[in-house]
Amino acid sequence: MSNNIPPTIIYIFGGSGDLAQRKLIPALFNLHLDGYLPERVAVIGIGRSELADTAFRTHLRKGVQAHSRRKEALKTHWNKFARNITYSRHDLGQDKAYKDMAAEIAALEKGWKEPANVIYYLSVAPNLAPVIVKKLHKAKLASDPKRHRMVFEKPFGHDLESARELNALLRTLFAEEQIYRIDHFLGKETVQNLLALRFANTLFEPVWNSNYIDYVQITASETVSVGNRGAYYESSGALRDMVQNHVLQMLCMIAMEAPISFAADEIRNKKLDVLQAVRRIEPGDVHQHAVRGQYGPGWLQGNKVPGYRQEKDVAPQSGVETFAALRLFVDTWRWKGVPFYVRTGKCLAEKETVITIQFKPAPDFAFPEEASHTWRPNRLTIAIAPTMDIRLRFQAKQPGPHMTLRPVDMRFDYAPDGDEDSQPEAYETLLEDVIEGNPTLFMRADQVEAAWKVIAPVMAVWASKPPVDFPNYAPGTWGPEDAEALIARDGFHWATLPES
Ligand SMILES: NC(=O)C1=CN([C@@H]2O[C@H](COP(=O)(O)OP(=O)(O)OC[C@H]3O[C@@H](n4cnc5c(N)ncnc54)[C@H](OP(=O)(O)O)[C@@H]3O)[C@@H](O)[C@H]2O)C=CC1
Ligand SMILES: O=C1O[C@H](COP(=O)(O)O)[C@@H](O)[C@H](O)[C@H]1O
Repeated sequence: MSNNIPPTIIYIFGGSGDLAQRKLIPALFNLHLDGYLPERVAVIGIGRSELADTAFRTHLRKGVQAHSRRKEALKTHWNKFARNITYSRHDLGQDKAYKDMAAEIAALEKGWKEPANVIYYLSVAPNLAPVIVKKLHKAKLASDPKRHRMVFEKPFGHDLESARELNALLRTLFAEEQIYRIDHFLGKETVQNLLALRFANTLFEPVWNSNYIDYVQITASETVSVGNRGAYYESSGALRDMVQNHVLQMLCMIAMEAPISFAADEIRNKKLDVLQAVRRIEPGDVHQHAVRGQYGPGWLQGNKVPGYRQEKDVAPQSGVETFAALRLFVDTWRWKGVPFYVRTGKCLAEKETVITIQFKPAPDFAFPEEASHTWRPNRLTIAIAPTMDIRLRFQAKQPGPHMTLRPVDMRFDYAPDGDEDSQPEAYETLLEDVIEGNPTLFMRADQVEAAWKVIAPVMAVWASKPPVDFPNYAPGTWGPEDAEALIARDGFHWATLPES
């Protein structure tokens, strides 16, 4: 608990930005409420905007008010939390910023009479990362691997080459144990629970392979549009924004072999094996394995929404995809021949992150013919967010004189009272891990590079062939028609979360 943690300074580079206000400070506030923050802590936001400490705190308070699951605690606990927050105006491209930080750290440590752990959270555009790390190194602000940590937001690099370059740079300047590459999906309770589901039960593991599983699907759909993130999204797109990181990480959790321990590197090794086993999509085959889409103008949940090309900072003829679907294979003994269908997109019909595992039919069906009409394959549906539950569909006898069947669900609900907000948010878990120095849920350099390799051929083909049919889906739908065709060719359909 709090008293055992050394004094800690948390620099949020990009403290005046969106992520800090919507996610980082609300998460730190919750950690404060739960007693997980060190007793002696300083949170220092850095940005170029001119902001007094009081204005900065007010801006952050609004973020908690709007985005935190614990806003009711603001009245009683905000002041005690906020007194440890300050803001410094700096250009992180200038040496002066680091000189001032060195003086600030020394003053805090003097007051605390103890060296502090220092966390540098890079909540800034990825192209600033190389400059910042070089300057931190030059100013000797991150020289102690035990006390100095750096957190990198996604995207880590823009492609395989830039990720490799950044990793190489970091290797020359720091120890790997200092580097925390965030993928916030790994902090979600329901994603971590995949390990518990798979490896703390004997029930699933014997059937968790190509002998019994027909396919795996991962859907990470969003109803939100790109909105005011057009400037970022134009250099990203759905493949980089969601598939390279979150979606592939979930795929790893489903496909990995059993770890022999929960040591950070053991889990990371097992996940890396999966990424390295994903079959490379040959450039000539991309059209058979990948579908892209972009939303046009329309209506979503009763509101009129602009098309992607009409969003702020988006080029009028933009070819950036806001939807991506892939058909992947993991070439291991366990998964030989099992398709993994993944899809993600903005402005879709529902906000749901769901993993569906469909099992093969039993080898023989001795029931009367009419029983087959209502029979459905066994299916495990793992709802990650916002619904948080696990459902196992199996067959039961329809009550009555005949041997007819009906599919029924066994359901485990993470939040039985329907209060999903009672669960810790991903950023809480991850920030707590950084504070405590536990890298298990963070990405290692080789994992990030392996994930870029998976999508590299698709990125290359899409970049070389501008789409001719964009926009090709309407808001509020499940994406372009070609996405249905991608999976229908194999005789399957996309699964959506069944009604509760
Ligand atoms: N927002 C989100 O939902 C998510 C964001 N991310 C990642 O988090 C990171 C931050 O994103 P987000 O908060 O949305 O971005 P914003 O554009 O909202 O914020 C960027 C921040 O960087 C600061 N900044 C930019 N240049 C400098 C500089 N030279 N010196 C000092 N500060 C500078 C800005 O300060 P100022 O404006 O005061 O100059 C601002 O505080 C990005 O890597 C993004 O990809 C990842 C997942 C989700
Ligand atoms: O990293 C990102 O994730 C969000 C979706 O995260 P969720 O936890 O709200 O499901 C996505 O909207 C954003 O574009 C992407 O950068």
